[in-house]
Amino acid sequence: MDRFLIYGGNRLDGEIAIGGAKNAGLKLMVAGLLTAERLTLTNVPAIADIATMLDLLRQHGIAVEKTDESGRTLSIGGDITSVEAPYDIVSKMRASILVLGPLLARMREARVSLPGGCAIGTRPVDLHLKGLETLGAEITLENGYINARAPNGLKGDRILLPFASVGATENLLMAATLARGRTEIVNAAREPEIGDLVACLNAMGARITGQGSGTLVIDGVEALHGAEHAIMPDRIECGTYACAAGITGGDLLLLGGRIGDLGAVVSTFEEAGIEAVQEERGLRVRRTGPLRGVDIMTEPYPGFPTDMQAQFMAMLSVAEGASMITETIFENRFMHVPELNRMGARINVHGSSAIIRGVDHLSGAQVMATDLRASFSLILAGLVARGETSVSRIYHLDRGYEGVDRKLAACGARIERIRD
Ligand SMILES: CC(=O)N[C@H]1[C@@H](OP(=O)(O)OP(=O)(O)OC[C@H]2O[C@@H](n3ccc(=O)[nH]c3=O)[C@H](O)[C@@H]2O)O[C@H](CO)[C@@H](O)[C@@H]1O
Ligand SMILES: C=C(OP(=O)(O)O)C(=O)O
Repeated sequence: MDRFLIYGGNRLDGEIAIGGAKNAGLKLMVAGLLTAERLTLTNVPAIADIATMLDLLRQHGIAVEKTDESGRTLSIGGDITSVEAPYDIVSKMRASILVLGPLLARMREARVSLPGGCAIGTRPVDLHLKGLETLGAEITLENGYINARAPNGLKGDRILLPFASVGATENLLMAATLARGRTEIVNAAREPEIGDLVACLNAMGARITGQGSGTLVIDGVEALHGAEHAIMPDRIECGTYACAAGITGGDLLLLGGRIGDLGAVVSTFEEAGIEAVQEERGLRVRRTGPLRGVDIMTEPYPGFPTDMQAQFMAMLSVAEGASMITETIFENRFMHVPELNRMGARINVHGSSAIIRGVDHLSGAQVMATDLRASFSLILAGLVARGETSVSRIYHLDRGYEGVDRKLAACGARIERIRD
Protein backbone atom coordinates (compact mmCIF):
# COMPACT_ATOMS: atom_id res chain seq x y z
CA MET A 1 0.00 0.00 0.00
CA ASP A 2 1.39 3.39 -0.99
CA ARG A 3 1.98 6.23 1.45
CA PHE A 4 3.20 9.80 1.37
CA LEU A 5 6.25 11.06 3.21
CA ILE A 6 6.19 14.80 3.85
CA TYR A 7 8.86 17.02 5.39
CA GLY A 8 7.09 20.10 6.70
CA GLY A 9 8.12 23.73 6.80
CA ASN A 10 8.25 24.91 3.20
CA ARG A 11 6.08 27.74 1.93
CA LEU A 12 4.27 26.96 -1.34
CA ASP A 13 4.65 29.33 -4.27
CA GLY A 14 3.86 28.77 -7.92
CA GLU A 15 1.14 27.44 -10.17
CA ILE A 16 -1.04 24.34 -9.86
CA ALA A 17 -3.33 23.12 -12.64
CA ILE A 18 -6.83 22.26 -11.43
CA GLY A 19 -8.29 19.19 -13.12
CA GLY A 20 -11.79 18.29 -14.22
CA ALA A 21 -14.23 17.82 -11.34
CA LYS A 22 -14.64 14.27 -10.01
CA ASN A 23 -18.16 15.00 -8.80
CA ALA A 24 -19.20 16.32 -12.22
CA GLY A 25 -17.24 13.87 -14.39
CA LEU A 26 -18.74 10.76 -12.78
CA LYS A 27 -22.32 11.90 -13.45
CA LEU A 28 -21.47 13.09 -16.95
CA MET A 29 -20.13 9.62 -17.75
CA VAL A 30 -23.38 8.11 -16.48
CA ALA A 31 -25.32 10.48 -18.76
CA GLY A 32 -23.78 8.47 -21.60
CA LEU A 33 -26.25 5.69 -20.69
CA LEU A 34 -29.13 7.89 -21.82
CA THR A 35 -28.29 7.73 -25.54
CA ALA A 36 -27.12 5.17 -28.09
CA GLU A 37 -25.11 7.93 -29.76
CA ARG A 38 -21.61 9.05 -28.70
CA LEU A 39 -21.07 11.37 -25.76
CA THR A 40 -17.58 12.87 -25.81
CA LEU A 41 -16.21 14.27 -22.56
CA THR A 42 -13.06 16.36 -22.37
CA ASN A 43 -11.02 17.51 -19.34
CA VAL A 44 -11.45 14.08 -17.73
CA PRO A 45 -9.30 13.75 -14.57
CA ALA A 46 -6.97 10.73 -14.17
CA ILE A 47 -8.33 9.51 -10.83
CA ALA A 48 -9.39 6.11 -9.52
CA ASP A 49 -13.13 6.90 -9.32
CA ILE A 50 -13.21 7.71 -13.05
CA ALA A 51 -11.55 4.34 -13.76
CA THR A 52 -14.17 2.62 -11.58
CA MET A 53 -16.99 4.35 -13.46
CA LEU A 54 -15.37 3.25 -16.71
CA ASP A 55 -15.52 -0.37 -15.45
CA LEU A 56 -19.18 0.06 -14.55
CA LEU A 57 -20.15 1.48 -17.95
CA ARG A 58 -18.30 -1.38 -19.65
CA GLN A 59 -20.17 -3.84 -17.43
CA HIS A 60 -23.38 -2.37 -18.90
CA GLY A 61 -21.99 -3.08 -22.37
CA ILE A 62 -21.13 0.52 -23.20
CA ALA A 63 -17.96 1.16 -25.18
CA VAL A 64 -15.72 3.76 -23.57
CA GLU A 65 -12.68 4.86 -25.54
CA LYS A 66 -9.88 7.22 -24.65
CA THR A 67 -9.57 9.25 -27.80
CA ASP A 68 -6.43 11.26 -27.04
CA GLU A 69 -3.00 10.23 -25.79
CA SER A 70 -3.35 11.89 -22.42
CA GLY A 71 -6.57 9.96 -21.73
CA ARG A 72 -8.37 13.22 -20.97
CA THR A 73 -10.99 12.73 -23.66
CA LEU A 74 -13.50 9.91 -23.33
CA SER A 75 -15.93 8.83 -25.98
CA ILE A 76 -18.88 6.91 -24.53
CA GLY A 77 -21.66 5.14 -26.38
CA GLY A 78 -23.31 1.99 -27.63
CA ASP A 79 -26.03 -0.43 -26.71
CA ILE A 80 -26.73 -1.42 -23.14
CA THR A 81 -26.35 -5.18 -22.83
CA SER A 82 -26.70 -5.53 -19.03
CA VAL A 83 -28.88 -3.52 -16.63
CA GLU A 84 -27.05 -4.83 -13.57
CA ALA A 85 -24.67 -2.77 -11.43
CA PRO A 86 -22.93 -5.43 -9.31
CA TYR A 87 -21.92 -5.21 -5.66
CA ASP A 88 -18.17 -5.39 -6.32
CA ILE A 89 -18.25 -2.11 -8.26
CA VAL A 90 -20.98 -0.27 -6.31
CA SER A 91 -19.29 -1.07 -2.99
CA LYS A 92 -16.08 0.53 -4.28
CA MET A 93 -17.79 3.76 -5.31
CA ARG A 94 -21.17 5.01 -4.10
CA ALA A 95 -21.70 7.25 -7.13
CA SER A 96 -22.49 3.99 -8.99
CA ILE A 97 -26.07 4.36 -7.69
CA LEU A 98 -26.51 7.08 -10.32
CA VAL A 99 -26.91 4.51 -13.09
CA LEU A 100 -30.29 3.55 -11.61
CA GLY A 101 -32.34 6.44 -13.04
CA PRO A 102 -30.79 6.42 -16.53
CA LEU A 103 -31.09 2.60 -16.87
CA LEU A 104 -34.74 2.73 -15.82
CA ALA A 105 -35.48 5.58 -18.19
CA ARG A 106 -33.84 3.99 -21.23
CA MET A 107 -34.20 0.24 -20.57
CA ARG A 108 -37.28 0.29 -18.31
CA GLU A 109 -35.50 -1.91 -15.80
CA ALA A 110 -32.41 -1.91 -13.59
CA ARG A 111 -30.80 -4.03 -10.91
CA VAL A 112 -28.36 -2.06 -8.80
CA SER A 113 -26.59 -3.17 -5.65
CA LEU A 114 -27.49 -1.13 -2.57
CA PRO A 115 -24.42 1.00 -1.84
CA GLY A 116 -24.60 0.74 1.96
CA GLY A 117 -22.78 3.16 4.24
CA CYS A 118 -19.20 4.36 4.16
CA ALA A 119 -16.63 5.85 6.51
CA ILE A 120 -18.36 9.25 6.63
CA GLY A 121 -21.92 8.11 7.31
CA THR A 122 -24.82 5.72 6.65
CA ARG A 123 -25.78 7.49 3.41
CA PRO A 124 -29.19 5.97 2.59
CA VAL A 125 -30.67 6.26 -0.92
CA ASP A 126 -34.34 6.49 0.11
CA LEU A 127 -34.83 9.83 -1.65
CA HIS A 128 -33.57 8.39 -4.94
CA LEU A 129 -35.99 5.44 -4.64
CA LYS A 130 -39.04 7.47 -3.52
CA GLY A 131 -38.50 9.95 -6.34
CA LEU A 132 -38.28 7.19 -8.96
CA GLU A 133 -41.46 5.62 -7.53
CA THR A 134 -43.18 8.99 -7.98
CA LEU A 135 -42.18 8.77 -11.65
CA GLY A 136 -43.93 5.39 -11.84
CA ALA A 137 -41.14 2.90 -11.13
CA GLU A 138 -41.89 -0.31 -9.23
CA ILE A 139 -39.08 -0.91 -6.77
CA THR A 140 -38.28 -3.88 -4.56
CA LEU A 141 -35.23 -4.59 -2.42
CA GLU A 142 -33.93 -8.13 -2.42
CA ASN A 143 -30.62 -9.79 -1.56
CA GLY A 144 -28.92 -6.42 -1.19
CA TYR A 145 -30.07 -5.25 -4.61
CA ILE A 146 -32.52 -2.62 -5.82
CA ASN A 147 -34.76 -4.17 -8.47
CA ALA A 148 -36.54 -1.45 -10.42
CA ARG A 149 -39.02 -1.75 -13.29
CA ALA A 150 -41.06 0.68 -15.33
CA PRO A 151 -42.71 -1.57 -17.94
CA ASN A 152 -44.67 1.32 -19.45
CA GLY A 153 -41.87 3.84 -19.14
CA LEU A 154 -41.49 6.64 -16.60
CA LYS A 155 -44.08 9.43 -16.35
CA GLY A 156 -43.31 13.00 -15.29
CA ASP A 157 -44.64 14.24 -11.93
CA ARG A 158 -43.86 16.70 -9.12
CA ILE A 159 -41.19 15.50 -6.68
CA LEU A 160 -40.57 17.40 -3.46
CA LEU A 161 -37.21 16.51 -1.94
CA PRO A 162 -37.28 16.86 1.87
CA PHE A 163 -33.51 17.47 1.72
CA ALA A 164 -31.61 18.92 -1.25
CA SER A 165 -29.67 15.71 -1.91
CA VAL A 166 -27.07 16.03 -4.66
CA GLY A 167 -27.26 12.38 -5.76
CA ALA A 168 -31.07 12.15 -5.63
CA THR A 169 -31.39 15.35 -7.68
CA GLU A 170 -28.98 13.96 -10.30
CA ASN A 171 -30.58 10.51 -10.48
CA LEU A 172 -34.09 11.95 -10.84
CA LEU A 173 -32.96 14.64 -13.27
CA MET A 174 -31.40 12.09 -15.62
CA ALA A 175 -34.39 9.74 -15.36
CA ALA A 176 -36.84 12.57 -16.07
CA THR A 177 -35.16 13.57 -19.34
CA LEU A 178 -36.73 10.50 -21.00
CA ALA A 179 -39.99 10.37 -18.98
CA ARG A 180 -43.34 11.21 -20.63
CA GLY A 181 -44.45 14.77 -19.84
CA ARG A 182 -43.17 17.29 -17.30
CA THR A 183 -41.25 16.57 -14.09
CA GLU A 184 -40.64 19.19 -11.41
CA ILE A 185 -37.96 18.57 -8.80
CA VAL A 186 -38.66 20.93 -5.92
CA ASN A 187 -35.91 21.67 -3.36
CA ALA A 188 -33.38 20.37 -5.90
CA ALA A 189 -29.70 20.63 -4.97
CA ARG A 190 -27.94 23.63 -6.54
CA GLU A 191 -24.30 22.46 -6.61
CA PRO A 192 -22.32 23.71 -9.64
CA GLU A 193 -21.74 20.07 -10.71
CA ILE A 194 -25.51 19.78 -11.24
CA GLY A 195 -25.32 22.86 -13.46
CA ASP A 196 -22.61 21.11 -15.47
CA LEU A 197 -24.79 18.01 -15.83
CA VAL A 198 -27.80 20.11 -16.89
CA ALA A 199 -25.69 21.88 -19.54
CA CYS A 200 -24.51 18.54 -20.94
CA LEU A 201 -27.99 16.96 -20.89
CA ASN A 202 -29.45 20.00 -22.68
CA ALA A 203 -26.67 19.73 -25.28
CA MET A 204 -27.81 16.11 -25.73
CA GLY A 205 -31.34 17.31 -26.50
CA ALA A 206 -32.92 17.32 -23.02
CA ARG A 207 -35.28 20.16 -22.03
CA ILE A 208 -34.31 21.28 -18.54
CA THR A 209 -34.78 24.72 -16.98
CA GLY A 210 -34.45 26.22 -13.50
CA GLN A 211 -30.84 25.22 -12.66
CA GLY A 212 -29.68 27.12 -9.58
CA SER A 213 -33.21 28.19 -8.56
CA GLY A 214 -33.97 25.17 -6.36
CA THR A 215 -36.68 23.92 -8.75
CA LEU A 216 -35.71 21.95 -11.84
CA VAL A 217 -38.32 21.62 -14.58
CA ILE A 218 -37.76 18.80 -17.07
CA ASP A 219 -39.90 18.26 -20.15
CA GLY A 220 -39.31 14.69 -21.24
CA VAL A 221 -38.18 13.92 -24.80
CA GLU A 222 -38.34 10.72 -26.88
CA ALA A 223 -34.58 10.26 -27.14
CA LEU A 224 -31.32 12.05 -26.42
CA HIS A 225 -28.49 12.35 -28.94
CA GLY A 226 -24.70 12.59 -28.83
CA ALA A 227 -22.81 15.71 -27.74
CA GLU A 228 -19.38 16.96 -26.69
CA HIS A 229 -18.88 18.49 -23.26
CA ALA A 230 -15.89 19.77 -21.24
CA ILE A 231 -16.02 18.77 -17.57
CA MET A 232 -15.97 21.82 -15.25
CA PRO A 233 -12.87 22.49 -13.11
CA ASP A 234 -12.89 20.78 -9.70
CA ARG A 235 -13.94 23.40 -7.13
CA ILE A 236 -12.99 21.09 -4.24
CA GLU A 237 -9.51 20.43 -5.62
CA CYS A 238 -9.18 24.19 -6.11
CA GLY A 239 -10.30 24.91 -2.52
CA THR A 240 -7.97 22.20 -1.21
CA TYR A 241 -4.86 23.72 -2.84
CA ALA A 242 -6.04 27.15 -1.67
CA CYS A 243 -5.80 25.72 1.86
CA ALA A 244 -2.25 24.59 1.03
CA ALA A 245 -1.38 28.22 0.19
CA GLY A 246 -3.17 29.35 3.36
CA ILE A 247 -1.57 26.94 5.80
CA THR A 248 1.98 27.44 4.47
CA GLY A 249 1.63 31.23 4.13
CA GLY A 250 2.29 30.89 0.41
CA ASP A 251 1.01 32.30 -2.86
CA LEU A 252 -0.51 29.98 -5.47
CA LEU A 253 -2.12 30.55 -8.85
CA LEU A 254 -4.67 27.75 -9.26
CA LEU A 255 -4.93 27.44 -13.02
CA GLY A 256 -8.50 27.11 -14.25
CA GLY A 257 -9.94 27.73 -10.76
CA ARG A 258 -13.20 29.70 -10.73
CA ILE A 259 -14.16 31.87 -7.78
CA GLY A 260 -17.83 31.78 -8.83
CA ASP A 261 -18.05 28.05 -8.02
CA LEU A 262 -16.72 28.35 -4.47
CA GLY A 263 -19.81 29.74 -2.71
CA ALA A 264 -19.29 30.41 1.00
CA VAL A 265 -15.69 29.19 0.86
CA VAL A 266 -14.50 32.58 -0.43
CA SER A 267 -15.80 34.61 2.53
CA THR A 268 -14.53 31.94 4.94
CA PHE A 269 -11.04 32.26 3.43
CA GLU A 270 -11.26 36.05 3.84
CA GLU A 271 -12.27 35.74 7.50
CA ALA A 272 -9.34 33.37 8.08
CA GLY A 273 -6.88 35.87 6.56
CA ILE A 274 -6.57 34.38 3.07
CA GLU A 275 -7.20 36.39 -0.07
CA ALA A 276 -8.67 34.73 -3.19
CA VAL A 277 -8.77 36.81 -6.37
CA GLN A 278 -9.92 35.76 -9.82
CA GLU A 279 -7.26 36.29 -12.47
CA GLU A 280 -7.46 35.54 -16.17
CA ARG A 281 -5.70 32.15 -15.89
CA GLY A 282 -7.22 31.07 -12.61
CA LEU A 283 -7.61 31.80 -8.93
CA ARG A 284 -4.76 33.57 -7.10
CA VAL A 285 -4.69 32.63 -3.40
CA ARG A 286 -2.36 34.05 -0.78
CA ARG A 287 -2.22 34.69 2.89
CA THR A 288 -2.50 38.35 3.86
CA GLY A 289 -1.45 38.04 7.53
CA PRO A 290 -1.70 35.54 10.38
CA LEU A 291 -4.26 32.75 10.07
CA ARG A 292 -7.32 33.55 12.17
CA GLY A 293 -9.84 31.15 13.70
CA VAL A 294 -13.32 31.07 12.11
CA ASP A 295 -16.62 29.33 12.76
CA ILE A 296 -17.97 27.13 9.98
CA MET A 297 -21.18 25.20 9.41
CA THR A 298 -21.37 22.81 6.46
CA GLU A 299 -24.48 23.25 4.30
CA PRO A 300 -25.75 22.46 0.80
CA TYR A 301 -24.45 24.81 -1.92
CA PRO A 302 -23.98 27.76 -1.87
CA GLY A 303 -23.23 27.16 1.81
CA PHE A 304 -19.87 25.88 3.03
CA PRO A 305 -19.27 22.41 1.47
CA THR A 306 -18.76 19.35 3.64
CA ASP A 307 -16.09 18.29 1.11
CA MET A 308 -13.89 21.22 2.31
CA GLN A 309 -14.45 20.66 6.03
CA ALA A 310 -11.45 18.42 6.80
CA GLN A 311 -9.02 20.65 4.88
CA PHE A 312 -10.18 23.77 6.77
CA MET A 313 -9.88 21.92 10.05
CA ALA A 314 -6.22 21.16 9.38
CA MET A 315 -5.62 24.81 8.52
CA LEU A 316 -7.49 26.14 11.56
CA SER A 317 -5.53 23.85 13.86
CA VAL A 318 -2.59 26.28 13.49
CA ALA A 319 -4.66 29.50 13.37
CA GLU A 320 -4.76 32.19 16.07
CA GLY A 321 -7.64 31.66 18.50
CA ALA A 322 -10.40 29.10 18.51
CA SER A 323 -12.72 27.88 15.74
CA MET A 324 -15.86 25.82 15.73
CA ILE A 325 -16.81 23.55 12.83
CA THR A 326 -20.31 22.06 12.73
CA GLU A 327 -20.91 19.24 10.26
CA THR A 328 -24.57 19.06 9.22
CA ILE A 329 -24.39 16.88 6.08
CA PHE A 330 -22.76 13.63 7.23
CA GLU A 331 -22.98 12.14 10.73
CA ASN A 332 -19.44 10.76 10.89
CA ARG A 333 -17.13 13.10 9.07
CA PHE A 334 -14.59 13.86 11.83
CA MET A 335 -12.40 10.79 11.39
CA HIS A 336 -9.40 13.05 10.73
CA VAL A 337 -9.62 14.58 14.23
CA PRO A 338 -7.76 11.87 16.17
CA GLU A 339 -5.07 11.80 13.48
CA LEU A 340 -4.63 15.61 13.54
CA ASN A 341 -4.48 15.44 17.35
CA ARG A 342 -1.67 12.88 17.06
CA MET A 343 0.23 15.62 15.25
CA GLY A 344 -0.30 18.03 18.15
CA ALA A 345 -3.60 19.70 17.16
CA ARG A 346 -6.05 20.54 19.96
CA ILE A 347 -9.44 19.51 18.67
CA ASN A 348 -12.40 18.29 20.71
CA VAL A 349 -15.52 16.85 19.16
CA HIS A 350 -18.91 17.37 20.80
CA GLY A 351 -21.62 15.66 18.77
CA SER A 352 -21.68 17.24 15.33
CA SER A 353 -19.35 20.09 16.30
CA ALA A 354 -15.60 20.28 16.69
CA ILE A 355 -13.82 22.95 18.71
CA ILE A 356 -10.35 23.69 17.36
CA ARG A 357 -7.93 25.57 19.59
CA GLY A 358 -5.09 26.88 17.46
CA VAL A 359 -1.62 25.64 18.42
CA ASP A 360 1.76 27.22 17.78
CA HIS A 361 3.01 24.25 15.74
CA LEU A 362 2.22 20.68 14.68
CA SER A 363 4.76 17.90 14.76
CA GLY A 364 5.28 15.18 12.17
CA ALA A 365 3.85 11.74 12.92
CA GLN A 366 2.69 8.51 11.31
CA VAL A 367 -0.97 9.01 10.48
CA MET A 368 -3.61 7.09 8.59
CA ALA A 369 -6.04 8.39 5.97
CA THR A 370 -9.65 7.36 6.55
CA ASP A 371 -11.48 8.92 3.61
CA LEU A 372 -10.85 11.11 0.59
CA ARG A 373 -10.87 14.63 2.07
CA ALA A 374 -9.51 13.48 5.45
CA SER A 375 -6.45 12.22 3.53
CA PHE A 376 -5.70 15.69 2.24
CA SER A 377 -6.21 17.30 5.64
CA LEU A 378 -3.32 15.13 6.90
CA ILE A 379 -1.14 16.18 3.98
CA LEU A 380 -1.90 19.84 4.75
CA ALA A 381 -0.94 19.28 8.38
CA GLY A 382 2.24 17.52 7.21
CA LEU A 383 3.19 20.51 5.05
CA VAL A 384 3.59 22.72 8.15
CA ALA A 385 4.49 20.15 10.79
CA ARG A 386 7.98 20.07 12.26
CA GLY A 387 9.76 16.99 10.96
CA GLU A 388 8.50 14.04 8.98
CA THR A 389 4.90 12.95 8.46
CA SER A 390 3.93 9.63 6.92
CA VAL A 391 0.36 9.39 5.60
CA SER A 392 -0.72 5.80 4.94
CA ARG A 393 -3.78 4.36 3.17
CA ILE A 394 -3.62 6.99 0.44
CA TYR A 395 -5.76 4.86 -1.86
CA HIS A 396 -8.58 7.01 -0.44
CA LEU A 397 -6.83 10.09 -1.81
CA ASP A 398 -6.24 8.51 -5.22
CA ARG A 399 -10.02 8.24 -5.64
CA GLY A 400 -10.29 11.97 -6.19
CA TYR A 401 -6.93 13.79 -6.50
CA GLU A 402 -4.56 13.48 -9.43
CA GLY A 403 -0.80 13.92 -9.09
CA VAL A 404 -0.80 15.36 -5.57
CA ASP A 405 2.95 14.83 -4.96
CA ARG A 406 3.85 16.23 -8.40
CA LYS A 407 1.64 19.31 -8.01
CA LEU A 408 2.79 20.13 -4.47
CA ALA A 409 6.49 19.42 -5.12
CA ALA A 410 6.45 21.77 -8.13
CA CYS A 411 5.53 24.58 -5.72
CA GLY A 412 8.22 23.85 -3.16
CA ALA A 413 6.77 21.10 -0.94
CA ARG A 414 8.96 18.20 0.15
CA ILE A 415 6.71 15.23 -0.47
CA GLU A 416 7.30 11.82 -1.95
CA ARG A 417 5.17 8.82 -2.70
CA ILE A 418 6.56 5.65 -1.18
CA ARG A 419 5.49 2.41 -2.85
CA ASP A 420 5.88 -0.07 0.02
C1 LIG B 1 -20.01 11.73 -6.00
C2 LIG B 1 -20.52 12.98 -5.38
O1 LIG B 1 -20.95 13.91 -6.05
N1 LIG B 1 -20.46 13.03 -4.05
C3 LIG B 1 -20.88 14.22 -3.38
C4 LIG B 1 -22.38 14.17 -3.15
O2 LIG B 1 -22.65 12.97 -2.41
P1 LIG B 1 -24.14 12.45 -2.31
O3 LIG B 1 -24.82 12.65 -3.61
O4 LIG B 1 -24.10 11.09 -1.73
O5 LIG B 1 -24.70 13.47 -1.23
P2 LIG B 1 -26.20 13.80 -0.83
O6 LIG B 1 -26.41 15.28 -0.99
O7 LIG B 1 -27.12 12.89 -1.54
O8 LIG B 1 -26.21 13.40 0.71
C5 LIG B 1 -26.21 14.36 1.74
C6 LIG B 1 -26.92 13.80 2.97
O9 LIG B 1 -28.23 13.40 2.63
C7 LIG B 1 -28.48 12.08 3.06
N2 LIG B 1 -29.36 11.39 2.08
C8 LIG B 1 -29.06 11.44 0.75
C9 LIG B 1 -29.83 10.75 -0.16
C10 LIG B 1 -30.92 10.00 0.30
O10 LIG B 1 -31.64 9.34 -0.46
N3 LIG B 1 -31.19 9.98 1.64
C11 LIG B 1 -30.43 10.66 2.54
O11 LIG B 1 -30.71 10.63 3.75
C12 LIG B 1 -27.08 11.44 3.05
O12 LIG B 1 -27.05 10.32 3.89
C13 LIG B 1 -26.22 12.55 3.54
O13 LIG B 1 -26.23 12.60 4.94
O14 LIG B 1 -22.78 15.32 -2.41
C14 LIG B 1 -22.19 15.40 -1.09
C15 LIG B 1 -22.79 16.60 -0.40
O15 LIG B 1 -22.42 17.78 -1.01
C16 LIG B 1 -20.68 15.47 -1.22
O16 LIG B 1 -20.11 15.43 0.07
C17 LIG B 1 -20.14 14.32 -2.05
O17 LIG B 1 -18.78 14.54 -2.34
C1 LIG C 1 -17.52 12.28 -0.16
C2 LIG C 1 -17.00 12.41 -1.39
O1 LIG C 1 -17.23 11.56 -2.44
P1 LIG C 1 -18.24 10.33 -2.52
O2 LIG C 1 -19.62 10.88 -2.50
O3 LIG C 1 -17.92 9.74 -3.85
O4 LIG C 1 -17.96 9.43 -1.35
C3 LIG C 1 -16.10 13.56 -1.72
O5 LIG C 1 -15.89 13.81 -2.93
O6 LIG C 1 -15.61 14.21 -0.79
